[in-house]
Amino acid sequence: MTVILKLGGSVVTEKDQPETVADDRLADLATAVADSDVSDLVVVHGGGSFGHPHAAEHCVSSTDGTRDPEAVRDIAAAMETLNRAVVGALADAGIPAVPVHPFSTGFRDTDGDLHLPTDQVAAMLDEGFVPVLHGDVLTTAGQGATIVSGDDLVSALATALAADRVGLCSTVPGVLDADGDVVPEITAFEDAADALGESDATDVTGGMAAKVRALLDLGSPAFVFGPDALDAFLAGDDAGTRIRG
Ligand SMILES: Nc1ncnc2c1ncn2[C@@H]1O[C@H](COP(=O)(O)OP(=O)(O)OP(=O)(O)O)[C@@H](O)[C@H]1O
Ligand SMILES: C=C(C)CCOP(=O)(O)O
Repeated sequence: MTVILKLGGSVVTEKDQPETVADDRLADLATAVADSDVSDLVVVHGGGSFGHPHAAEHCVSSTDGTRDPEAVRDIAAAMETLNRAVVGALADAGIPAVPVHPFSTGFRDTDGDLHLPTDQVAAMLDEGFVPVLHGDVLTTAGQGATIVSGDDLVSALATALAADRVGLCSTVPGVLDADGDVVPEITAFEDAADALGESDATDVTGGMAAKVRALLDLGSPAFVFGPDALDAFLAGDDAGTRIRG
């Protein structure tokens, strides 16, 4: 059973405090992962108060690039720092987590398509490791470097590794409708289009609407849920909103 789990940047960091890891929340999530029976797990985390403010400061987004090497180093370094904290928290819970930095392996081509090698990730899984990737700055043909969101990496990994399940753990308990209730299932973008907005914190990669669009395109069932439902997701149960295109 191959599972791709994204820990949202809003969950693993305090999104309104610059470069602050949400240590207690992260420790609870790590415990839930350690207690689960998932055999092949890939973790991806978002940028939160590490990647997004640096990207915004340098005016870099998924579509706006930079040719300034200092900007690239700055964003990459912030994400490496957060990745070290996430890998460290998982390791403290006894999980064989290892870091994978997308900037060093992937790129976008002139059409904006993501190229992310995954053979090394599959080899890590075969050897019993839990690879931990993260949204990052990424070399982009014709533009210097742009931002790749953790959500984009989740889609690429889910396809390449033929994942059985995909989970996005965010601060919200699922995709919410206009009344604030969790939408149990989305099979077409129109199911939730009216309620889908942008993120409420600095987020250069698009918030909930972009997540739903990407998850609808996957071949695997995907779930958007809050931290309280991580155990249920990892146990193979429905959690939050189920998205299947
Ligand atoms: N209909 C909706 N249902 C749920 N959340 C929504 C909706 N519309 C907008 N949002 C916003 O989307 C946010 C989740 O997206 P966000 O990109 O911040 O999550 P994340 O993956 O945790 O963070 P990051 O992008 O840093 O990894 C919620 O905090 C909420 O503010
Ligand atoms: C801003 C950076 C560097 C990463 C963005 O990843 P996301 O939080 O998953 O959108």
